[in-house]
Amino acid sequence: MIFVRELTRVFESGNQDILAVDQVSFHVRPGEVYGLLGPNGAGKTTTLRMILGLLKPTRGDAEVEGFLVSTHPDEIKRRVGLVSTSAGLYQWLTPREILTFFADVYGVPAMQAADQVEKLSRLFGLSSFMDRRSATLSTGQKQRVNLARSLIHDPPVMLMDEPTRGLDVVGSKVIFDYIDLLRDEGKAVIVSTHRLDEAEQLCDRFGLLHNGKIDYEGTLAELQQCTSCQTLTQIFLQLLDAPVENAKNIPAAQRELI
Ligand SMILES: Nc1ncnc2c1ncn2[C@@H]1O[C@H](COP(=O)(O)OP(=O)(O)OP(=O)(O)O)[C@@H](O)[C@H]1O
Repeated sequence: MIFVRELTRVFESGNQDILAVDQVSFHVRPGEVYGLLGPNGAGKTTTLRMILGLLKPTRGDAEVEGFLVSTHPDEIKRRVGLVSTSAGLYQWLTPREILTFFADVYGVPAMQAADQVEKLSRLFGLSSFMDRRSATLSTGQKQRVNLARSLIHDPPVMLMDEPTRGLDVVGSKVIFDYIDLLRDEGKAVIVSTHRLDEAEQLCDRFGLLHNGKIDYEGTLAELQQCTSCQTLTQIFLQLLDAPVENAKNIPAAQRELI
C-alpha cells in the first residue's frame, strides 16, 4: 500500500523558485495500478523520486507498507521497484551478472537470488542472451533485462516512469503484459505517463497532474461522470480549460483513505 500525503517540492533555480509538486496526495492499494498522468513538466518524475526517497520533499511525506520515506528511506528502497526508460544497463556485464549484482545490493540471500534469476529469466525470455554482454543486446532485450532487474527483490510496490517511451508496439506489449502480471501478483503500482491512450487501457485509477497539482482523481467511469467526456484525452483537455470548477466535482469518497 502506498500513501502520498501533501507531497510538495520547490526547486531553487537561480533567483527563481519553481513549485514542481504542490501538495499532492493519493493512495494506491495492493493489486491496483494507478496512473499518474500529466503533460511534460507536470511534476510526475519529481513525485516518483520523492516517493522512492531519491529526492527530499520540501513538505509532506510518503508511506510504503507502513514505512515513512522521511524516517525509513532504506526500508522504502527495499520495498519499491523502479522501472524507468532512462535507467541504463552496465554495458560490460551480462544480464545474469546484472541480476545477481542487484540481488546482492538488495540483500537477497544467495540461494534465493539464484532461484529468482532463473525464474525471471524464464518469465522475460532472457535465456538466449543471459551470458552476453549487455552492450550487444537490442533495445527490446535491454528493456526485458530492466524489467527483470526491477523485480529481483520481489518488491510489493512498483513505480514505472514513462515505461513505454521509445518502444515499438511489441516492446509496449511486453510492458502491458508486465503490468498485468504485477496486478495479478497483488503489487501496488504507479505508472507515470503522458500517453493517455495507453493509460486508459492499463490503469485502474488516475490522478491528473497539472502544474504540480492533482486537480482530478478517480476511475475512468468516475471521471467520465463528472466531466461528461468519454476518453481520458478529452477529460484532460477539459481539465486544462477549467481545472478549479471541475475539481469540486470529485467524489469525496475517493479521498477517504488519504
Ligand atoms: N533539479 C531540478 N531543478 C530545477 N527544476 C527542476 C528540477 N527537476 C525538475 N524541475 C522542474 O520541475 C518541474 C516538474 O518536472 P518533472 O520532471 O517532475 O516533470 P514531468 O511531469 O516528469 O515531465 P516529463 O513528462 O517532461 O518528464 C518542471 O518545471 C521542471 O523543469
